[in-house]
Amino acid sequence: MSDLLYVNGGNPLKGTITVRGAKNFVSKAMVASVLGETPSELRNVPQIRDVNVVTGLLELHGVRVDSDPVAGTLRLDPRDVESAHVADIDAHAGSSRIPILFCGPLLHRLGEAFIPDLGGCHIGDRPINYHLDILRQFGAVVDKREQGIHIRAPRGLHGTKVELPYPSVGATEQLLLTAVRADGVTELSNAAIEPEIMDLIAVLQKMGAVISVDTDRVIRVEGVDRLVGFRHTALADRIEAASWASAALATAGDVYVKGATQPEMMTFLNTFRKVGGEFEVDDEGIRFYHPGGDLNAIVLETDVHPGFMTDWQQPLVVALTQAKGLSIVHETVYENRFGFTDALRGMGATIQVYKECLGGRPCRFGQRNFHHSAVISGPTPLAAAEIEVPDLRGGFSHLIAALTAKGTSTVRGISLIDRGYEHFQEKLSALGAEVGRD
Ligand SMILES: CC(=O)N[C@H]1[C@@H](OP(=O)(O)OP(=O)(O)OC[C@H]2O[C@@H](n3ccc(=O)[nH]c3=O)[C@H](O)[C@@H]2O)O[C@H](CO)[C@@H](O)[C@@H]1O
Ligand SMILES: C=C(OP(=O)(O)O)C(=O)O
Repeated sequence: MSDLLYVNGGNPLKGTITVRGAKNFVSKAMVASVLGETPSELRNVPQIRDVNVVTGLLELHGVRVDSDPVAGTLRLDPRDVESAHVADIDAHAGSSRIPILFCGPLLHRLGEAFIPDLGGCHIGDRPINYHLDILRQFGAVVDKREQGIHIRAPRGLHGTKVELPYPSVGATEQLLLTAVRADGVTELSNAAIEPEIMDLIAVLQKMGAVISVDTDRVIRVEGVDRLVGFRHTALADRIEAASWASAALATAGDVYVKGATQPEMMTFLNTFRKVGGEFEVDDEGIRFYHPGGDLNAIVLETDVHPGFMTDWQQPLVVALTQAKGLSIVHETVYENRFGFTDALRGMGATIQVYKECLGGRPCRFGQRNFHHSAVISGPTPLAAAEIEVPDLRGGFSHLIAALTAKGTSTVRGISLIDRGYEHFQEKLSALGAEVGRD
C-alpha cells in the first residue's frame, strides 16, 4: 500500500472511535512474559507495528506467540526460550525502543543477551546510559559492539540500590524487569511512576513478584526465585485518546473516544478544559468536543507523570494554533520535540521556537543549544500542503493539521503512524474525514 495519504480537510471530525491497549504498556508486558515459567495471556492488544516488532523479537528468542488480532488477545508461551538459537537479531534492529528491555529477562533465562541498536522516535538523543548503569549495578557485564551491546551475568544478578538522575520510564522498567528475579532486595529512588509502569507492576505482581511503590517515587523490589505466567487486560492508550481529543478540538469537532479512561488522563483533561474544550466522561469512554466560540491560549510545560505528558504535546500544539492569543509550550522531557512545527509554519501557523526555558521553571535543556520552548500565536487558518511525517506523534499532528486545513493535503511517510495508532485511516473515515490512498 502507498505510504501517502490524501487528506481533504476543513470539516469537523464527528463520531465515535475506540482505543485499545496502550502501546507503551503492551510491548513491556510482552517482554515480561519471558520471565514466566508458564504461558501468559494479554488482552486488549491493539494492532500496531510496535506489537508486531516485539512479537518478532519474542519469536526469535523461542517464545511462541499466538495472536487473535481482532479479539486483541495474545498468548505468550516462553517455555522454549532456553533452546532458541538466536542468530538473526539484526533483523529487528532499529524498529523500536523495546529491545533494551529484554536484558533482564534474557539474563535471567540465558545468562547473556545481544541487544541491537534501538529505534523509536527521533525526538532527542535518547541515550541508554541509565539502563546500562542499572544493569552493571546488578552485576552484569556490558560490552559495546558495533551494532549493539553484548551483555552477560557471569556471577548472577544481585539486588542493588539505584537513584535515577531523571525519572526515566524505560530505565524504571529496566530495573523492574531485572530486579524481580534478582537475588535480594532492590531499591529505586526517583523512579518514573507513569500509569503504564503501574500496569507493568500489576502484571509482575500477578506473576509472583513482590514490589512496593511509595509516594516519594521510591520503588522496592524483593527478588523471588520463580515467576509464572499472567492473565491481564492492558490499560487504555491515553496518548491515542488525547490525540483524538486534540483532533476534535482543532477541527471544531465532537469525538467520543470509547475505551478512554479518566484517572490516567486527569492532567490532560484539565488542560483540555483550560484551552476551552469540553468533555463528558461515562463508563465506556470520554466525549471530547469543541463547544463553539474562541479557544484560549495557555502556558504549558511537559513533565513526567503526573505532569502533562510529552507525547500529548505535539497533537495539542496543532489545536493551540486555533486558540486566541499567545500560547507557550515548554518541552522538558525531550530536547528536540518541536521539529514537527516546521511543517505547521509552512501551512500558515505562527510558531516560534526558542532555546530558553519559557513559561516556567528552568529544565535540563536550558543552558544548552536546544529549541525546546515554543510560542504559538493564534488563531491562524491553516492551508493545505504537502507534508512529510517526521515521527509518530509529529506525524499524527500533521494529520490533524491537514484535517484542519481547507483543501487537499498530501501526507507522506504515514506508515510511521502505524507504530502507535491502530487503524487510524479507518477511524478517520468513521469520523467523516475525507482521506484516501492511491
Ligand atoms: C516505548 C515507550 O514507552 N516510550 C515512552 C517512554 O520512552 P523512554 O522510556 O525512551 O523515555 P524516558 O523516560 O527513558 O526518557 C526521558 C528522558 O530521559 C533521558 N534518558 C533516558 C534513558 C537513559 O538511559 N538516559 C537518558 O538520558 C531521555 O533522553 C529523555 O530525555 O517514555 C517517554 C516519556 O514519557 C515517552 O515519550 C515514550 O513514548
Ligand atoms: C516517543 C514515543 O515512542 P517511542 O519511545 O516508542 O519512540 C511516543 O510514543 O510518542
